Amino acid sequence: MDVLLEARDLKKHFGPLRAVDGISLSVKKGEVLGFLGPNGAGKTTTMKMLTGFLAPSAGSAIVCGETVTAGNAAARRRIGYLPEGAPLYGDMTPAGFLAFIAAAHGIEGAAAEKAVRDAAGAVQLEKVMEQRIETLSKGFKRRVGLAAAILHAPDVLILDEPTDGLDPNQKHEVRRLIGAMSAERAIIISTHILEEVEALCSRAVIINAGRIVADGTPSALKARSIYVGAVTMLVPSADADAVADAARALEGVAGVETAGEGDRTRLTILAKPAAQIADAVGDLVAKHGWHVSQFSVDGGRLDDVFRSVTTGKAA
Ligand SMILES: Nc1ncnc2c1ncn2[C@@H]1O[C@H](COP(=O)(O)OP(=O)(O)OP(=O)(O)O)[C@@H](O)[C@H]1O
Repeated sequence: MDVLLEARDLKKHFGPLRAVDGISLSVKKGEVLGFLGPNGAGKTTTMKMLTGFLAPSAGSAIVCGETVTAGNAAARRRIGYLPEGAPLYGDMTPAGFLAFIAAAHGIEGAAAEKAVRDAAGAVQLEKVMEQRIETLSKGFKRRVGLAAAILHAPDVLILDEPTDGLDPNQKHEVRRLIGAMSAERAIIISTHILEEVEALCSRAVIINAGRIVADGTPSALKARSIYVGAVTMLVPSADADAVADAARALEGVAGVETAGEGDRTRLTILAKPAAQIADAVGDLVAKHGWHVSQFSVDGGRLDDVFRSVTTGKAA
């Protein structure tokens, strides 16, 4: 696969603050990279450097072989950027705004009309093209921002919290649009929503204090969770202590967490690294005849991995 976007040891210092402190990554065509990190980790600052809106203190961003700088129009033409919050010109209509964006990219005449039509069609904006942007719902405002980002058919899309503030239906729709746009592009999205990463991203990079602390596919990251291979089940609360004690005695069990749910208790039986405990737990339940429901084996949890790599604490 072709690498379309590369960050090479990017750094940005604001006075003494090392907001971005040596980020290197590459994104290939067809990849959707989730860019995660706690508030203030340096996500937006990194994205602004990748798009040429902010000059790095050191390092460089390369798009389709071109070094990104404010003055390198060839590089910036290859990039579409949806800034955080997507500030738009509220008193313009989507039609007027997108025509303005086309002109800013030097696209004119019939080509501009086609570019606006195609971008609006891709995000299904047709019905609101003549309505003032400030009167649109958040979801439609975000679509206007996305249409503006893709209008010049960029190879690389950089989307800063594209679903922030949207309702669940709009989130679903925007994720679908991003997924549909991903085949021919390299996409980076920053997000605080971990389910979004699982639903949309082929890879995730977690940053903390300006540095990369984890990089892998969502399933590889989840495999680092203390919950990977854990068995979760509901048992009658009267049996919970007996089940927990028996489970703790099994080989391969690292510990048991309990949480009351009415007259039943949810037990999470944690596995030691690489241990397979589901069969042994199942045998134990059968042997004692406990009434167990919702028996499942955990694939690992991103929130727990996020917490441990960004705070150093396990869940
Ligand atoms: N222009 C600036 N001047 C000084 N400090 C800045 C500037 N821009 C960002 N920072 C600081 O750099 C750090 C990284 O900010 P950034 O916005 O990149 O974080 P983020 O990961 O995008 O956070 P969030 O999840 O809250 O959006 C923060 O401490 C922020 O206050």
